[in-house]
Amino acid sequence: MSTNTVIDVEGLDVAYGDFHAVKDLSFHIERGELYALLGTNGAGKTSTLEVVEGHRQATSGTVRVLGSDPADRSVVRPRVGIMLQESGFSADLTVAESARLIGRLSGREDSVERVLGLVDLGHKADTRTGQLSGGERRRLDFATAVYGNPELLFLDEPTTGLDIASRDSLWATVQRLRDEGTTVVLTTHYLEEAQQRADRIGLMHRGTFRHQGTVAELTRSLPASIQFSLPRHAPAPPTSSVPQADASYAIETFELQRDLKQLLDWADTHGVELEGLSAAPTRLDDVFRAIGADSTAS
Ligand SMILES: Nc1ncnc2c1ncn2[C@@H]1O[C@H](COP(=O)(O)OP(=O)(O)OP(=O)(O)O)[C@@H](O)[C@H]1O
Repeated sequence: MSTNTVIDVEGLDVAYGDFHAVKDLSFHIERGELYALLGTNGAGKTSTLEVVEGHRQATSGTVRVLGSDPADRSVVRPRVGIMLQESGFSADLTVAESARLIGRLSGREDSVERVLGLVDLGHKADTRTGQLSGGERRRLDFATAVYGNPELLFLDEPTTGLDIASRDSLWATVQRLRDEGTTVVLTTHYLEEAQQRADRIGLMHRGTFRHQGTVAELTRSLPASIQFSLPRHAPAPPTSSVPQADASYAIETFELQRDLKQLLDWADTHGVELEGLSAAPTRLDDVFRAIGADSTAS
């Protein structure tokens, strides 16, 4: 383990009775990284994170967080901010009281005004949390997680229920923390967010990793796709084109630039206008779909 390793998981197993939800999982996360733990429903992400966050004991394997056992809360908690999927605010407390209480539990110092300002809830400081909207509660969750600028931040589905402006503002705050060296662990079902933000992705299915690496490494395993339609009476398109059910054509390729140029050259030579032309690199959605298809086949 390098001195920059913030999370080190080796051979993790989490079992519920006879059922092994997480099987021999190993990964490490380095200081300053944004690591996205993604997966199909029931893949074992929550079970894994619960152990890493110190909320659950591993059935077997070793887990070190910031060099310590995560169950040792008094050591780890002051350095870690956690935004869980479900907020646990007491409905009777105001927004400011909740932020102060949860913030102080972390053991870090900060100003309630500052963190509420980060999530644009300053004007709701005296509102009871029971009267907040779903999105406002998520923003308060985030504010309590970043209270006192933790070194390590867990974000579990952080943008669910947030409008666009709130999402942008949340990511801007995460980016500022990252600029200061904070390590971020993200789980989300919004794959495009992970694709845009993550340095590395661990993609789980049925308790193990199906893929682990950078977005580019993950998507490299599947072809990109060129789509187009032809006007009536056009000549037959290049042989790599596959007719689709909707009368358009698709070219699947690992050489997107080369094949796109060939298609455009072909259209130029024949004086054909390609309709609805699109060329898209492989997206994480496609990697997920491939896993689904793979497991129905197996
Ligand atoms: N307390 C429990 N007792 C028994 N089985 C459980 C328990 N918690 C989770 N499981 C099972 O373990 C597996 C992994 O669950 P987990 O919540 O870790 O998955 P996940 O990847 O977070 O899923 P999702 O994306 O659906 O939230 C699932 O099959 C789930 O049914």
